[in-house]
Amino acid sequence: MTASTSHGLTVTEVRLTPVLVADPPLLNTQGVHQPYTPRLIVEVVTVDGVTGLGETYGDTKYLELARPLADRLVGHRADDLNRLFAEADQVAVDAARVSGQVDVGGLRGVQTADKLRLSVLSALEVACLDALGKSLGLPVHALLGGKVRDAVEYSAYLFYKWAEHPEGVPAEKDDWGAALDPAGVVGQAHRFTERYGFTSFKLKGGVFPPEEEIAAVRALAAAFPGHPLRLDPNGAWSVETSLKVARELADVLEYLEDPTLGTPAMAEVSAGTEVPLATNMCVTTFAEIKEAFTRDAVQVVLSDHHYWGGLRNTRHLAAICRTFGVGVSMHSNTHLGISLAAMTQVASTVPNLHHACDSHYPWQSEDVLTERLAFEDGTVRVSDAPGLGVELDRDRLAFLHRRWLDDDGTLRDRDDAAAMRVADPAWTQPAVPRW
Ligand SMILES: O=C([O-])C(=O)C[C@H](O)[C@@H](O)C(=O)[O-]
Ligand SMILES: [Mg+2]
Repeated sequence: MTASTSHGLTVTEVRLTPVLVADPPLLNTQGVHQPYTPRLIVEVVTVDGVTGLGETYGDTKYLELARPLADRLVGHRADDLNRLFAEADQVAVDAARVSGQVDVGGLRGVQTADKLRLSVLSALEVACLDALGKSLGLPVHALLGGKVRDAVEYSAYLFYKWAEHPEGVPAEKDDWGAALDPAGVVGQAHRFTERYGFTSFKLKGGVFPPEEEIAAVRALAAAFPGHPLRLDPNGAWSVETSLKVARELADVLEYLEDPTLGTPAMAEVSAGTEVPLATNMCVTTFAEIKEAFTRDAVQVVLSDHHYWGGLRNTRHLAAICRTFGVGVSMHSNTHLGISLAAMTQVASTVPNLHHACDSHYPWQSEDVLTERLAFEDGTVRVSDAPGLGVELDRDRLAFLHRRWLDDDGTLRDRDDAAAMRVADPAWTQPAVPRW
């Protein structure tokens, strides 16, 4: 396709800057978070000199696709997004990246060529919408049809956690302390409410045997009576174990997230419990929706603009969920403020988003913005400033990029099992179901 005639919105350059950002030792069923995690910062520059910002995963397999996809945008207008998405499948994905693979790094389901591309396109889309909004003097939510709420609610994302990364590993310190038992989890939840005012809580499970995690959720229910609670073991349990946990926590769970792996197993659990099942593992692509919805395997889908392919696709997903009477919530992997701003903008436009969204942002002490986004009473205010309403701090970007350049490659790809092996050399990626 030929480039569009030059116009103020024509994209002259796309800057791609991988960074490594500090991450605390958060535990999940695969292992533990690395001390630094990769993200990719995208800047789309137009003829008029406007710069739009986007952010996505920074692992090598995304970086490989980012340049060829970005090159397809250069010379076209920032509002030429449907063409960009339509042409994206002409960008080849290395078969070794996808053949028969499940994405273990981010615990977000199947890995397909399309999903890899969408995970990069999403950042280009967000950056284009930011640029477009800044050019027109409109917030991104206005470009999506307008907000239906002025603040977006987030949940406290609780993790089992070590006090610090293993001895001898270069890392930033954090002030959250350890959380390795019910008292530790409740203490962490109190710190979340004190610092950010969150009123709903999600515990990342699949770390300890289910009885211990049931006890932690019970302790949360006692400490925060009536507050929405979720437990997410990322598919670590068998159908039988999932049903047992659902029975024991039925009176306190808002939903149980990915108790077991795959749509058939989720459907079996769903048939045996009244507790709603949520997922960011068995429904992560449009192709997976039909089977899951017709089998009533899930009652809530966690959207995520990164891998669903942007803010417009998030709205498509929400519309499909609405059609089938399935609820919508929002997933997050480790992310910075550009993504939180994008998540908040799109969430503000989705009428059927009735659950507090997930966000890792409170765990991130570092950012690339001049001003961090703030949580107040567990919500982020929806910005009405042009674009995403955030500004890049070039010195911080350069600093975090320098860390990426200086890394020998060990941390450039998220690998929670490898990070765990530093503390426990015998650790191997656990077979599922673990329990
Ligand atoms: O809801 C989820 O499944 C996640 O947030 C996946 C993440 O990878 C989480 O488990 C993490 O950061 O360890
Ligand atoms: Mg999940």
